[in-house]
Amino acid sequence: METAIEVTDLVINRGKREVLHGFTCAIPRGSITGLLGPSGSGKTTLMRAVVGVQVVKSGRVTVLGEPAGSPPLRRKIGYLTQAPSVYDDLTVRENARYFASLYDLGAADADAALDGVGLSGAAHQLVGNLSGGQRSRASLACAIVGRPEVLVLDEPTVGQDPVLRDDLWAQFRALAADGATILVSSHVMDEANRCDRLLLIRDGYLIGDDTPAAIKATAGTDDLDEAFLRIIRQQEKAAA
Ligand SMILES: Nc1ncnc2c1ncn2[C@@H]1O[C@H](COP(=O)(O)OP(=O)(O)OP(=O)(O)O)[C@@H](O)[C@H]1O
Repeated sequence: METAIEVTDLVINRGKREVLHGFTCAIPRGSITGLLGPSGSGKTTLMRAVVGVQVVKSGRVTVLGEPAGSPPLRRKIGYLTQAPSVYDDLTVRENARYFASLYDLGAADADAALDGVGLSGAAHQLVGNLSGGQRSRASLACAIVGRPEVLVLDEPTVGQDPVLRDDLWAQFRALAADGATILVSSHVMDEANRCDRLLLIRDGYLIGDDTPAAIKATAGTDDLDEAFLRIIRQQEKAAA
């Protein structure tokens, strides 16, 4: 399968600490890859490096054959940050139309993105008046409106109810079926099971890279939570 994102020997310091220690992985095009790991393990840092907004100490990140952050990639990557990045003093629709205009797209595309995240009914509301979950969906609509080839989603379903979460995953699956490469971080194992592949990260090291089924089979359990714990214990034993 063709590789969309290639990370090679990536070392990143944040503050005075090294948080990624020679991280290497390859993410296939047109797939949903889940990034799973405890809080502080380096998921956001890796995503920032893929998007090209993170200072890198050494190593290489290549996206669609170009160095991460290079100008040709700007229109090809959508990034949903953990903190919603939408304008509070604009309505939901105005935000979506503004982001659509950056990609030379029009009102119909903005409306389609809002529909995709289940926000058509709140299109006229000011973003500042939305609930946390709605605001995060408004941000997601702005990240997908340009139909990016690579979509980097940092915990996109936090604060969403199970029905909405299901709808959002249907949307991600549709985008991937259209050829988008999606890298998504999550703490929710039910969501991890929906990914084509998983990258398990712990303390800045890659400790697993496979399909959810293969990770569970290797760990000898049907439960992904338990599989993750077993892999961690095996690694600790090996390091001792
Ligand atoms: N701006 C910063 N300055 C210094 N250290 C930072 C900064 N941002 C993150 N870190 C540190 O880098 C490490 C990795 O953080 P990162 O945000 O990548 O983790 P994460 O896996 O995304 O966590 P979470 O699941 O809580 O979002 C953590 O130890 C964190 O404290």
